[in-house]
Amino acid sequence: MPTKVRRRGDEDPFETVLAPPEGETEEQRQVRLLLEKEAKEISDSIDEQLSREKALDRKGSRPVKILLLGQSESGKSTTLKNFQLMYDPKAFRVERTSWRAIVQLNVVRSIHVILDVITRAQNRRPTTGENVVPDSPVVDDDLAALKMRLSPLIRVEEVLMQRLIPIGPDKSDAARLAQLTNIPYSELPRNVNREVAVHSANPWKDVFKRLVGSDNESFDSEKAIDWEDPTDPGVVLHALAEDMKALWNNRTVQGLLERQNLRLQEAAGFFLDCLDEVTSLKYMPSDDHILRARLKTLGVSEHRITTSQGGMTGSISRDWRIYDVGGHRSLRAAWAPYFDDMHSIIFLCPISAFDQVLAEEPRVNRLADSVNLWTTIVSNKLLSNTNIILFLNKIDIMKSKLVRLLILALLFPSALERSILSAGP
Ligand SMILES: Nc1nc2c(ncn2[C@@H]2O[C@H](COP(=O)(O)OP(=O)(O)OP(=O)(O)O)[C@@H](O)[C@H]2O)c(=O)[nH]1
Ligand SMILES: [Mg+2]
Repeated sequence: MPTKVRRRGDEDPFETVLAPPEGETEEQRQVRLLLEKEAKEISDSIDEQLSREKALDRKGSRPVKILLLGQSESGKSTTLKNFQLMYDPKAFRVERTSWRAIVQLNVVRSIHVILDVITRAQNRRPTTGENVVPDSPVVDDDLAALKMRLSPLIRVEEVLMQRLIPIGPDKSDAARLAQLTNIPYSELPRNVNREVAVHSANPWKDVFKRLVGSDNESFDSEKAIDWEDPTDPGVVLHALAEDMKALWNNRTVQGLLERQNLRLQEAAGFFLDCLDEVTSLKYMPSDDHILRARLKTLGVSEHRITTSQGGMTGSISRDWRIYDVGGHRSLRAAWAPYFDDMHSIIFLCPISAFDQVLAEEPRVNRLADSVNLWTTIVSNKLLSNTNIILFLNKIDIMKSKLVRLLILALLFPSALERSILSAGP
């Protein structure tokens, strides 16, 4: 059998490198083995870390799904906006022009609530021979004139609604909502026509985004609006700013609102405390204004957010799908199809609503409705393996209500009882 001849260049390079040095003593050998053992331990721990990160990465490729639940005005869409602001601020800010229109609509709606209160007070004016309610604030000629001067706001609202939901010849909001929700006009709940709402299938943000252009990176709010456009609702709002301020600060108006227990300051989409800012000619909403803007949700919408976390192999990204739904009673049936596919549910309960009733069902206390809804959700078998997180929301409003009630309790104990009883069963 021929003997294998080792030629130069045939050596295993690893064998050569790892071979013990020639003439190694026993003591040197022990030290070498110890160092090799330590090196192997370090290498193994790096391997483990890498495989852990790879596993995480694999998990990350499966999006984490979160469903936001809770009654209407519990703060679901606001929580979503907060997530977007934290994890996708660029996309959040590109939508600024769209939210400008919503803030303007919110302002107009608040003014309309006041004008309606004045109209009701005017219609209640006693005829000859009737007794005047002694402490009822009287709408004088100046206030009536102020109301007249603010009438162009109806047109502003129409223009904004038309831009937001450019459909149909029927101008009533309720009819628009009916078309958007597939709920027959006659079956639309009471008060629904008082709120701005856009169906999630309606690409309303794109209407305003078109003005911005497609380059999200270089979003410039100055260029996003045609400031010279005389039909821009901001022009009329600016012209009527002083009258709106005078209306809001009018003592008769404040008296009328108080008598009807209408606390606009605590209502969604309240901007009458910063009229100077929102009616300025070049108004663009701040992050805080976007969070405060109120737009009722119809339908279910999916929002994608990607977060990234630093690791040894570079950053690990994770996709999140957040589902926002409408919380109005007539829209809750649309939630169930999403139940079996969610990792987590965030349930929002506005604890400040203890003294309010549902807009769609005035006999039902809002907090009682939230508790019932929570009980139904946590006892649903489809959700037995889903993480359910309870967010007690609107704590700031709760605090100011408690302070007000405390003062009321100290000064007029019987008035406090009346105030709580008026919130229904
Ligand atoms: N003061 C205060 N206002 C809040 C808070 N959370 C939400 N809001 C306001 O409450 C209003 C209603 O919130 P949304 O997020 O639109 O409520 P929603 O649950 O999405 O309501 P639907 O779409 O009708 O189901 C908005 O004007 C928010 O700015 C909060 O913690 N404090
Ligand atoms: Mg919503």
